[in-house]
Amino acid sequence: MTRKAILVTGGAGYIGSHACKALSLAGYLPVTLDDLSTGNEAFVRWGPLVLGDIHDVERVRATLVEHDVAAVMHFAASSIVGESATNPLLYFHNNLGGTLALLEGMRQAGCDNLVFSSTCAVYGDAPGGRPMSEDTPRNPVNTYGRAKLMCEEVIAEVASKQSLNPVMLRYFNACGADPDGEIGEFRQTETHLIPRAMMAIQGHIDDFQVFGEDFDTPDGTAIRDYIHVSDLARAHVQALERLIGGAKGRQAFNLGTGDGYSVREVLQTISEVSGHSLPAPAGARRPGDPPRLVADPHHARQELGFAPAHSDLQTIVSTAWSWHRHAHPRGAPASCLSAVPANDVLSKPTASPAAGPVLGVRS
Ligand SMILES: NC(=O)c1ccc[n+]([C@@H]2O[C@H](COP(=O)([O-])OP(=O)(O)OC[C@H]3O[C@@H](n4cnc5c(N)ncnc54)[C@H](O)[C@@H]3O)[C@@H](O)[C@H]2O)c1
Ligand SMILES: O=c1ccn([C@@H]2O[C@H](COP(=O)(O)OP(=O)(O)O[C@H]3O[C@H](CO)[C@H](O)[C@H](O)[C@H]3O)[C@@H](O)[C@H]2O)c(=O)[nH]1
Repeated sequence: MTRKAILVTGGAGYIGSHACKALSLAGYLPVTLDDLSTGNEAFVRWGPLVLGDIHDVERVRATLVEHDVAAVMHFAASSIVGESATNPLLYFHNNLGGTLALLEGMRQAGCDNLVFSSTCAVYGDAPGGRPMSEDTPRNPVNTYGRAKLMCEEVIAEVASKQSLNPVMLRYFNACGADPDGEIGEFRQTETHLIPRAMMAIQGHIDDFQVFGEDFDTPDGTAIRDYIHVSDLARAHVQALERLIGGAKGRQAFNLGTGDGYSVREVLQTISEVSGHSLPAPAGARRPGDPPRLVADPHHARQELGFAPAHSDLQTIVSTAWSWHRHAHPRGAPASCLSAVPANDVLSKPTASPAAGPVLGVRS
């Protein structure tokens, strides 16, 4: 039987590639559209790669038609909060402009189903540090969050007037790596806590710091809700199936665990799992970092059936550490991926219906 094709923009990136694997395991054919600006060709293992930019409306339209695509998962974006402060135009251009072009390509192709990558950054600071529900006021404090909020608003407006069925998934802190060790987190410019701490342990960076120990939190460091990337990926499939099944109702869901961990708690777990001590001097706060961001995830649980299976801190750190140990974070992933064994901490091979992945097929 022919598998339903799903267009995955940004499928060569960290979260997009895990979503491609989850789609393949669920019986879909993920078709990646990616310009490889921050992604890795070697991560495109479960379906074809269409090398291109989401701003290219004709490329989007033709890809949707050629593959008879049933829905789009839209991950392609620029997503470094600090960079959005120094280069706001890039964020409006790539994230908002790119989404407008994608929507136009979808309209021309008659493809109506959209799963959109949003972020907890649309909320800004949590009022009183309470868990954030989907109804928490959206007051982004950085350009990245503002551009994502604008995308959400455009998508909702178009959906109210034209044929578009969207679901917006607001992730909290994506982390961890594929438990089978096939893919993981690799960016040329890395800003995230867990990969940077591991790069510091491995000696690849020498400027690791804890950004602020004077927050109003129990140990003074900032608290985040860490959600395993494979749980996020699975939630995308659940959201997609809800869309394809024609469900109406809520358009936005938080994807987090509801539990918060401080930077120091995360670093402690990294030391325990890796067996390495980690010099982590306290530095200044990073501009725009709120003290505490934790999800109220109950709508996703109730309406999507979202049930994180890998998002306890130990599993997050174990899978990430296994990936980092085997795929040198400063090496070329294409050349080292073949050497990455199944995760030796959580050895749990999966049978994928995509046995014999199509590697780096370009159209
Ligand atoms: N990483 C997180 O913690 C997090 C949290 C919340 C939301 N998000 C969102 O999730 C999505 C994926 O993030 P990620 O961490 O996997 O980032 P990533 O940089 O690893 O992946 C982004 C992918 O999009 C591609 N891309 C970027 N611009 C493109 C364009 N114009 N045309 C085609 N391809 C393009 C890149 O090459 C890359 O493969 C983003 O939309 C991001 O805003 C991420
Ligand atoms: O070298 C580092 C890196 C990070 N941190 C701290 O660790 C925590 C987590 O930082 P990350 O950079 O890993 O994640 P953020 O919470 O800043 O960012 C996440 O939330 C953002 C919204 O606020 C965006 O959605 C972004 O894509 C997503 O990764 C923060 O308190 C940060 O200050 C450090 O102390 N040292």
